[in-house]
Amino acid sequence: MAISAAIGTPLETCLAQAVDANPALKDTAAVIAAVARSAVEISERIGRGALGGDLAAAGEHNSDGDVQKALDVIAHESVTAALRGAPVAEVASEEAEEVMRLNPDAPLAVAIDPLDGSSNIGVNMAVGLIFGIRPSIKNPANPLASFTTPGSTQIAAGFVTYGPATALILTLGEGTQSYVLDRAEGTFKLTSPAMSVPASTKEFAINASNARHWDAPVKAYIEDCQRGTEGPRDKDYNMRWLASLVADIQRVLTRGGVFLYPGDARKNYARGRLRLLYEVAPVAMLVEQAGGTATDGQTRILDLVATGIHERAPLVCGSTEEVACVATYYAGGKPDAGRSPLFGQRGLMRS
Ligand SMILES: O=P(O)(O)OC[C@H]1O[C@](O)(COP(=O)(O)O)[C@@H](O)[C@@H]1O
Ligand SMILES: [Mg+2]
Ligand SMILES: [Mg+2]
Repeated sequence: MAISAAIGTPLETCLAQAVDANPALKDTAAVIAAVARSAVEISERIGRGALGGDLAAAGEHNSDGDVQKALDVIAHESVTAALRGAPVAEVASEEAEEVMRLNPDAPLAVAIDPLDGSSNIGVNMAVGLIFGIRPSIKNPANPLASFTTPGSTQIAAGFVTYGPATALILTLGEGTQSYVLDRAEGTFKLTSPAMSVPASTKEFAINASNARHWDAPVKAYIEDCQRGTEGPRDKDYNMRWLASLVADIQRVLTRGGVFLYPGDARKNYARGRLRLLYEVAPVAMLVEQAGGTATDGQTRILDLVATGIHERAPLVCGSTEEVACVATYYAGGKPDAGRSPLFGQRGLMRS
């Protein structure tokens, strides 16, 4: 959907325009409209903060071992209820152990993180919702069939950021658009028809408290960023970490940057923290459609195939030149930016 609508056009109008241009998107548009309706409801709930009850109240553990907070469950129930009324056969949700079967004959399957950034619930920080839409593969013997295809089979992907504004970032495979919720009307309206990630950056996002657990390439890359103009990168970097994937990625999509959640040496973190189906693959599609790059350090995310719905994958994404630079560290080298780290003026041979 290359959007030609004016800024301020309602989401419904933009979706109708996309369906006019490509009638095959009719069901996908219906799913997005359903997700958006749930997002409006959850946005209102979050906006009331503690006046709406203790949204951070701890409950059960989910399938990944995280303690579910009240809002995780509320968001899961809201979005799955909305999807029941949409042409969706299967849902893979962070908050459900197994694939949920909704409307068996429907053409689409949806992977969903109903509430992203759960550690920010209850402290008035940004959280969100992430989704990826794929064709449903009818295989009664294998409920995973629709989700065990490469991320490149996603028809559409998006996320909602419940931040100072509630934003919807969306791709239907032709560019990435942003919308903002007009709270007075309860409608998302177009704010950017073509988000574009700058190719270069001076900003990285990583949870630096894990530094001692990182593998050698990540350590070397971040250390070189921190050395700034004194090191081989020859530029001073800034760091941001919001602990909310949607908010960190919205920033990267808006002004560039590189986001890293690599694998590390902690127990169960060999493949990082983020889940391939409902976090990493949708984000990768959005970033690529905005002109950025998304890898697991070396391999393109959208070529990866999940074998289970809660499987994790490392994520390195954002500004293309910076993601390529990280890959050179993974390949055992360092970038040659005119000041070779080994032989340049500020290189290792000098230090
Ligand atoms: O607490 P950490 O290790 O920094 O991890 C933060 C990351 O975990 C997440 O909160 C995982 O998502 P959930 O909250 O949906 O489990 C991401 O939004 C965020 O980028
Ligand atoms: Mg998440
Ligand atoms: Mg979540």
